[in-house]
Amino acid sequence: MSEELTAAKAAARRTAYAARKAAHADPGRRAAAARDAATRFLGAGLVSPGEIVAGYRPIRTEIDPTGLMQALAGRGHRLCVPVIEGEGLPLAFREWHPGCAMETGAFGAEIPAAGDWLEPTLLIAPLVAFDRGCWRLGYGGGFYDRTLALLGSRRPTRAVGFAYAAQALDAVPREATDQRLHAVVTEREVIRP
Ligand SMILES: Nc1nc2c(c(=O)[nH]1)N(C=O)[C@@H](CNc1ccc(C(=O)N[C@@H](CCC(=O)O)C(=O)O)cc1)CN2
Ligand SMILES: Nc1ncnc2c1ncn2[C@@H]1O[C@H](COP(=O)(O)OP(=O)(O)OP(=O)(O)O)[C@@H](O)[C@H]1O
Repeated sequence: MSEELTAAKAAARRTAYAARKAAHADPGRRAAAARDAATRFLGAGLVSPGEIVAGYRPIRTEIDPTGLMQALAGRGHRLCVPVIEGEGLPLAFREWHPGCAMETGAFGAEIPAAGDWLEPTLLIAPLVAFDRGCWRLGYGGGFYDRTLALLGSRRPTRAVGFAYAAQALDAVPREATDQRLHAVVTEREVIRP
């Protein structure tokens, strides 16, 4: 990655990170946003019957997808969450059930203490910033990009961003390996590229 692009991504992360922090600050509004975004997600026809869905356990100021994951479990989906196997590697996914035993994984995200390893076809993706073209910026590990490239080489796989509306940028800086999201869902709207 060029120095210019690295700097542009770092600047975009700083801007969106501050906006996300503000959106997450008030516990009441935080919960309402998570509920509204979950309702939009479920109403948008993004999920195919019976498919395996990857959610995530929120860290820092990420919007909480737990309610959405519980609703999908209630509709008969198997759910899983990402597990880091090492730097530079794709993510693995371990089965998650509402209330299942968890332990602390790399970078502080909770991971299931036990369970099957699954391959999701739909990923609810955490993010730092997104734009209306559905380009995504994460923390910079490249984990979701590598994972989507791998899973997509095996079978059709979609990733849908889950975020506060405040995390939108005009244009997320991008490089060749960046994977475009199928859609981004916020408390305000469902955005498709
Ligand atoms: N909730 C959640 N779980 C997840 C992810 C995620 O983004 N959110 N991941 C998605 O990949 C993986 C964890 N990856 C991560 C990679 C880096 C950092 C991180 O904080 N890195 C730097 C700071 C980078 C920055 O803010 O500019 C650090 O260690 O301080 C956190 C998570 C798997 N699980
Ligand atoms: N398929 C891939 N193969 C090899 N390297 C990759 C691949 N995808 C991304 N990378 C590299 O990973 C690094 C980080 O990528 P990027 O800044 O896009 O991460 P991110 O999307 O913000 O992070 P994350 O997905 O972990 O939240 C970059 O150097 C990028 O070139």
